[in-house]
Amino acid sequence: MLVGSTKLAANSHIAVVGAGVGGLSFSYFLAKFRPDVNITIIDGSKRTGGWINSATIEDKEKLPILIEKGPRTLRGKSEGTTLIVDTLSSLDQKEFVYYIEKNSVANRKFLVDKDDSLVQVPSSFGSLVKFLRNSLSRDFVTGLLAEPFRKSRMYPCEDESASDFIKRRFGSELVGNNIFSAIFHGIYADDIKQLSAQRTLAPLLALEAKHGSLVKGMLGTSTNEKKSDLPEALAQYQKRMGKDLKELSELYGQLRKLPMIGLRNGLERFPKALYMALQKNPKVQFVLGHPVSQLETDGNGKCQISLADGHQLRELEHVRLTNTPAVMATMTRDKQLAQLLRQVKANTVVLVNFYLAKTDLLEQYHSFGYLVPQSNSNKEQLLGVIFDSVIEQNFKPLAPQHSSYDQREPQKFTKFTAMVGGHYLSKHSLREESYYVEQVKSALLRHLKISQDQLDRGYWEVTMATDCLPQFFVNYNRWVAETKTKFAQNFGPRLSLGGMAFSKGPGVPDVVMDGFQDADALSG
Ligand SMILES: Cc1cc2nc3c(=O)[nH]c(=O)nc-3n(C[C@H](O)[C@H](O)[C@H](O)COP(=O)(O)OP(=O)(O)OC[C@H]3O[C@@H](n4cnc5c(N)ncnc54)[C@H](O)[C@@H]3O)c2cc1C
Ligand SMILES: C=Cc1c2[nH]c(c1C)Cc1[nH]c(c(CCC(=O)O)c1C)Cc1[nH]c(c(C)c1CCC(=O)O)Cc1[nH]c(c(C)c1C=C)C2
Repeated sequence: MLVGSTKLAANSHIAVVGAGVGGLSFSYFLAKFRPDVNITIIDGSKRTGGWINSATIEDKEKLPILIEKGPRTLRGKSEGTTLIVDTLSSLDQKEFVYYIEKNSVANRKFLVDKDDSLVQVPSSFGSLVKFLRNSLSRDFVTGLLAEPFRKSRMYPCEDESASDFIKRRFGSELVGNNIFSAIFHGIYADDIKQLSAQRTLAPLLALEAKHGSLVKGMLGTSTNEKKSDLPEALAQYQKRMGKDLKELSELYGQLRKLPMIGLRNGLERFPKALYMALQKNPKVQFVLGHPVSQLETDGNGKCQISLADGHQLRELEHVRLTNTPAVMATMTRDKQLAQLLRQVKANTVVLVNFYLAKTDLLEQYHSFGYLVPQSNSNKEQLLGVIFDSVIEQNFKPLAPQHSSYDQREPQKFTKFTAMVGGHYLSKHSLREESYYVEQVKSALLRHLKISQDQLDRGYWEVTMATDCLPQFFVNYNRWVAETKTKFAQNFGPRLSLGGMAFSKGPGVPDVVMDGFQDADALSG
């Protein structure tokens, strides 16, 4: 998000704060459009990639095992995913792109009901019947049938919570609590009652505003959709990068039909590919392991950055920030701006990875994983569990593989990632790692009926993803507008804002698309 309109002067020097996928993709595209510009990318951590973190551990037989300590899949239909796959293709890495088919078992998702049984989210007639018989579906069908007849809002410009929106449209709080709260756990790790409807359910709000009802709107739009055109953002990418229109349209057409995209050897391959490409560029410099402590303007209206170790970067024509608002707050001397930025708290997620060789403990529940709705008593504060072994074993390569592609029969193993905490967690109550392992074991004994002995035999690893997801509170969009104005007052057009807090959505594709669009706008 640009805070003012500007075009970078020739041979100017800019700084990018954060070498996560947001900072790297912005830098990658800017370096393409403006080879004259000098870019310094600064990160407080010694590694690049931010929350995208594909780590290798050794199992009990000392074999290397990949575990994801953050995101692992991208939505095929997100426009940014086409950008990511096309970029990997340009960097000669398309052979690492994998996908999950629509009808794959790895595309099934389960929810936990109030009795701790897993119920499949309907994907067939059989699963629909089972779902409708379960208490989780209470008020859903009646709510949906009556939805077209419910009044739309008197003041659609005012925000409300996601929970209130669902309650209004379905006529019952149960639908939000039983179904939608689980989906919100699986994207925002947050409470459906606290999340902004405008920020998190924008397409549904648009349907209500246009058609007066979600059902009427959905029936109306599905028939009018033009399948062949590139969406505006991708058309902009095609033109700006000089891509072949037919090839890019075909790629988008192929990806949008796929529920999930992943990368062989982990999602970190993408930020690593960007990092390697940027490292080869003599106009790009990395400063890693040095957090930014202050950002200000100098006497000439240019920007100046101080690092925690005392070093300074001066005469900066532009600064791109990609951190959470609370981190940005630590960089400014303007008390009002800092106060505004601190209004956005962030959720902490405890990621608990599990690996067990030679045994498939998930046999009965082959799927993407399961989510826990807020209607479940959930004493372990579990948000959901991703079944990594099922996903990996159902991945298919997108492009024809080189002859070296591993054709061996897949081995049996169990790998999953449990995500705990989010809005259930108060920052001051973070416990020792072993506590979370025990919590996950306790939940899995009940939900999946896995025995204590089998759970004890596996390898466990805990990662505290502290303040990893911004809390998109009610009136968040108004907060964004106010923050943009305040930044503009301080820095004029010399600053732009990226990352999860300022892009269209919290997903990797959104952040990457945002990086491309702002790099394009700045380069003129
Ligand atoms: C648990 C979890 C699961 C997720 N799952 C998915 C998924 O399945 N699919 C999906 O699309 N998205 C997923 N996401 C979202 C995805 O991780 C983000 O969209 C993406 O990583 C955001 O990248 P970023 O570069 O904007 O931010 P970050 O990755 O947060 O990068 C910001 C960088 O700034 C650095 N930094 C912080 N403070 C300073 C400072 N003072 N000075 C300098 N540098 C600093 C940090 O070290 C970091 O490297 C998930 C996120 C989480 C937390
Ligand atoms: C249980 C906790 C979490 C799981 N994933 C995330 C959390 C907090 C974070 C996350 N997941 C997704 C995104 C990107 C959203 C986007 O706009 O692209 C983020 C930030 C993707 C996602 N994961 C699930 C859903 C329904 C979505 C949205 C789009 C989609 O792919 O359909 C499901 C899901 N996430 C988690 C689990 C256990 C789970 C389902 C079983 C983990």
